[in-house]
Amino acid sequence: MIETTNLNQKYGGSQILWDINMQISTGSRTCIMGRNGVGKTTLLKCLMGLLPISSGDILIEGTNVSKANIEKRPNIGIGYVPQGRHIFSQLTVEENLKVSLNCKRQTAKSIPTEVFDYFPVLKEMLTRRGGDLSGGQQQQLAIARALVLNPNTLILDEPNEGIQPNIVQLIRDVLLTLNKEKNMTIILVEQKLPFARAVAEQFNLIERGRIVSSGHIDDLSDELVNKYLSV
Ligand SMILES: Nc1ncnc2c1ncn2[C@@H]1O[C@H](COP(=O)(O)OP(=O)(O)OP(=O)(O)O)[C@@H](O)[C@H]1O
Repeated sequence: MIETTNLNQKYGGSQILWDINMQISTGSRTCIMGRNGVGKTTLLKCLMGLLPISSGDILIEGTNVSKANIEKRPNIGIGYVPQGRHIFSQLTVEENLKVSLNCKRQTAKSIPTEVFDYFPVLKEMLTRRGGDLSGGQQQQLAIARALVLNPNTLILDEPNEGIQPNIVQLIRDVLLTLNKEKNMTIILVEQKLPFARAVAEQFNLIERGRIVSSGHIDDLSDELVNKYLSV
């Protein structure tokens, strides 16, 4: 279980997140939704320890990690796929994947072959530089790099931004498989409704830094969509 209680965050004097209370059960699939600039990425960065919070708590499996920094997160089993992918463009695909092998939690000495079962194209491109891959290939690499950590929770920030439809489908299928076969918790920031509905079972809707609605994805009504998601 990942739980936030009254989480507040500020950039300097400007408050971005207000009293975020969220409970994400182990093995669930949750989508965090909202228009541009409402604070979705900021919330993920707080969960990852990339940003300090100004008050409140973050509990992961009962342990308060509010003050634990980013280096601790992989060790407690969280993999992160950031917005914009953040591939090391000068490193090869293989080197990008091997970066995750240095993590303490990791017991494997080599890249687990299953990441190539999920994303076969990466095997063909092992010696290519990250910067030479297409956007869709880079996104597969970003997810695979997080999977090399052997996480029990995968956090993804808009994984489909600028990605062609067949890769979007592949990512959807991989996320559903990881959740089903490994009971991996999936936390997804997503603006595209069909993808959110296909992957998530729970949603949290954010507006101006506050959770304004949450529940089962089937309860994400047209009224909520029109009020908080339509541009
Ligand atoms: N480093 C920063 N310093 C100051 N303000 C910031 C910083 N990063 C983000 N913000 C502001 O915080 C607010 C929330 O941004 P955030 O990126 O979390 O939103 P978002 O919902 O993820 O948006 P998007 O869908 O566009 O990625 C925005 O008003 C943004 O301008």
